[in-house]
Amino acid sequence: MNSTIKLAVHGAAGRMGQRVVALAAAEDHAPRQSRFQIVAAIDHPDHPKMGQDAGLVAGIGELNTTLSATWPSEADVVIDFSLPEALDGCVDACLKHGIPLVVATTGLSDAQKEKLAEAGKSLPIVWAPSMSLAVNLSMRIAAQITTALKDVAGGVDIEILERHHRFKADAPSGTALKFGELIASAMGGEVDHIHGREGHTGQRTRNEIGYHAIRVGDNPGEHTIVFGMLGERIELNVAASNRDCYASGALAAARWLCGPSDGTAKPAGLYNMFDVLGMSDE
Ligand SMILES: NC(=O)C1=CN([C@@H]2O[C@H](COP(=O)(O)OP(=O)(O)OC[C@H]3O[C@@H](n4cnc5c(N)ncnc54)[C@H](OP(=O)(O)O)[C@@H]3O)[C@@H](O)[C@H]2O)C=CC1
Ligand SMILES: O=C(O)C1=N[C@H](C(=O)O)C[C@H](O)C1
Repeated sequence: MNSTIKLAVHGAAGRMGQRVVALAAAEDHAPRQSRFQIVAAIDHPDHPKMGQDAGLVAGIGELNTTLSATWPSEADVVIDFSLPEALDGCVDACLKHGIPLVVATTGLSDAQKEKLAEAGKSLPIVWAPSMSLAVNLSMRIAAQITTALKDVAGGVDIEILERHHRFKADAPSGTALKFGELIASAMGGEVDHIHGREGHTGQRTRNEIGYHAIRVGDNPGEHTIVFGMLGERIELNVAASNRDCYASGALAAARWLCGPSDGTAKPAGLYNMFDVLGMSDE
């Protein structure tokens, strides 16, 4: 019986890494479930907080795990909230040590997506641009609305607006791109993905999805899908109040990969949050 999950956090000094550390360490997080033990808090070697206690960095009490650039040989699962340029090293370390992985980092290149698909042949990996329950539910709803409206008389224009904090490095958000992918699949046929508009663009076509990335203050993440028809519209809005929805979703994914305390860990495969939340198509 494995009642403790040995967790390594990659990007542990970052905004998200700190919340994962804090929630994983919280005594009352997910009672009656396996507890997390943070065995490694990993960041890059030049991070100014290198060597400090990861709990103190996260604003909670001392954890006796220091921020380090070294990979542990023993961990049950890794949660990654880092940068695209840091992800390849993380995947390689997980492959080397055979550690299941939750990938939350966004802004990945096509080559990195292929690398994840390849790694998923030998490791169980959950990869999702949003670990939030509300966002994943909204993705399902957005696809359903698209299916219902795609042949409506007069047509429907679908645009995706996302708002994030001023520190965000990638645009549009990974979540906006995933919304677009699911909506395009529900629209069917050839779909053009249009990122912002400027100048004499001509009239909007029927088969495009527009994306608009807004960067303001400390917004922890908000997505609005506009379904505009002639005479009425629907706006599906999903907004985080703070980062804990993502951190707790990543911990749920880690727990799901490790199995229900009876040794039945997930087999190798590239999974997503729909799988974790029991909302997959299959
Ligand atoms: N899937 C989801 O639900 C969510 C995904 N995200 C994504 O997670 C990622 C992180 O977001 P956020 O926490 O806000 O970003 P931060 O920049 O705050 O955190 C990233 C951390 O990774 C560190 N880092 C940089 N290079 C390396 C390296 N080579 N090895 C290890 N660590 C490194 C950074 O250090 P330094 O500061 O010195 O660069 C920083 O501490 C982003 O891609 C974001 O889009 C965010 C929220 C939710
Ligand atoms: O950088 C962030 O903060 C977030 N990034 C993710 C994304 O790009 O979709 C998820 C969330 O919206 C917060």
